[in-house]
Amino acid sequence: MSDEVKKGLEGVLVAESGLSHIDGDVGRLIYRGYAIDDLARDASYEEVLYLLWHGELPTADELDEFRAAMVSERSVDDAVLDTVRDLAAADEDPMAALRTTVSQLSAYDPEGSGHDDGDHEAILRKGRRITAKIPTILAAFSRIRDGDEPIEPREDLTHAENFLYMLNGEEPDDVLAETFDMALVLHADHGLNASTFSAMVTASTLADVHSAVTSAIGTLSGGLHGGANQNVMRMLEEVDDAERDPVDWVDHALDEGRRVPGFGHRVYNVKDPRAVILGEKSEALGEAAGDIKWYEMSVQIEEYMDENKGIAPNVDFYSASTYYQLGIPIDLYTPIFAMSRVGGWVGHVSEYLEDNRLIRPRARYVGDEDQEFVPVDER
Ligand SMILES: CC(=O)SCCNC(=O)CCNC(=O)[C@H](O)C(C)(C)COP(=O)(O)OP(=O)(O)OC[C@H]1O[C@@H](n2cnc3c(N)ncnc32)[C@H](O)[C@@H]1OP(=O)(O)O
Ligand SMILES: O=C([O-])CC(=O)C(=O)O
Repeated sequence: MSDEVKKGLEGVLVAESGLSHIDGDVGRLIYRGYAIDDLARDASYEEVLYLLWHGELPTADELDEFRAAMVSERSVDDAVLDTVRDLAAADEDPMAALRTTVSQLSAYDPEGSGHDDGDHEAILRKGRRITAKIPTILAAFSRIRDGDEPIEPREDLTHAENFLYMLNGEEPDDVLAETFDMALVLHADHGLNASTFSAMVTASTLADVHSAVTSAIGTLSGGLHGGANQNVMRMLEEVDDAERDPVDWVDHALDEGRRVPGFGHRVYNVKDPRAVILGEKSEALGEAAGDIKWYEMSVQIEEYMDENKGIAPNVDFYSASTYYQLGIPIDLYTPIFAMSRVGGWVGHVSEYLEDNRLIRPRARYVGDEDQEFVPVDER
């Protein structure tokens, strides 16, 4: 057994997976062999979920059936909505509110909270219910804290459209719906990122899917992972409010040893292909609105980071200005990431449990040895 410490598990292979693959040197991402650009352009989030969970793209009939099953599971129990009300009243952070309520969902799941023991179909059914309900929880939370009543999910709208409808109280126009659906597709899976890995660690003990997804939501919330998308927008707003040159702001942050949110990646050595697509969206939204300042500021920062640090943007960099221009509240950006990535979490959990082995690495012990115990009243 090697005693070399791989900090952050960098480069360590812990599983085989057929879900997604990243070629970090050329900036290529595929889900089950399909290029992310093709999926972003042509596939709906529901199709991508089906692809990730069932291994192949659905036929039209399979997609209809899958959609119908998801739609029928959108509503949440009143007790969950009561929790959402309590958390909104307590001014809870939306990502923390999502973590708490997803955990609570198990109490009302028809298959209960028990251990899933690697039952592939049961895992996918539970995962599908969680995925169907997350938009309902998030939209309700956002409305209640704004003093509005939650809106019941609609059955005739897609996953993306229905979320936007429940959030804003009106059906989204085509640009809003299509851009949002595309963002869901782009965020659905990404190899063994930290949140997916935490879901797998939890599931590898044969804990249930709700526990795995709850672990993953907590893991995604941090600023080094999904939480970066909110930090990007706060940075852009701060620069704008202070009427500062974005390059000065970044230069100053780097001088102080701070990290610039939305840049750098453990696997990509070049620009994240999702950032390429989202950057184009951000620009298009700005052009349509007649104001491309958020995009322009972002490009200035990107160029500076490239020239001075050789570090490229990740997915969180341009999702920020894209969501902002879609009118989404900043603190919902990371929960929206979770709303999409739950597809990857559930897919990886169900895949890993087909040939489960408890995930349990080791640390090299560097503490004291042979200490003599002294009773508390003699210390
Ligand atoms: C969806 C996602 O999770 S994408 C990632 C979202 N997170 C962010 O955007 C937060 C900012 N980025 C980062 O903190 C990092 O790039 C991470 C956490 C994403 C990856 O970290 P690691 O793979 O551990 O890279 P590591 O921390 O070793 O960085 C390598 C070098 O690049 C520098 N670096 C990496 N990212 C940044 C950044 N955003 N700003 C400034 N410098 C950076 C580090 O300081 C380090 O430099 P050094 O070797 O001179 O010390
Ligand atoms: O892969 C990673 O480490 C982080 C990331 O980009 C993602 O989870 O989408």
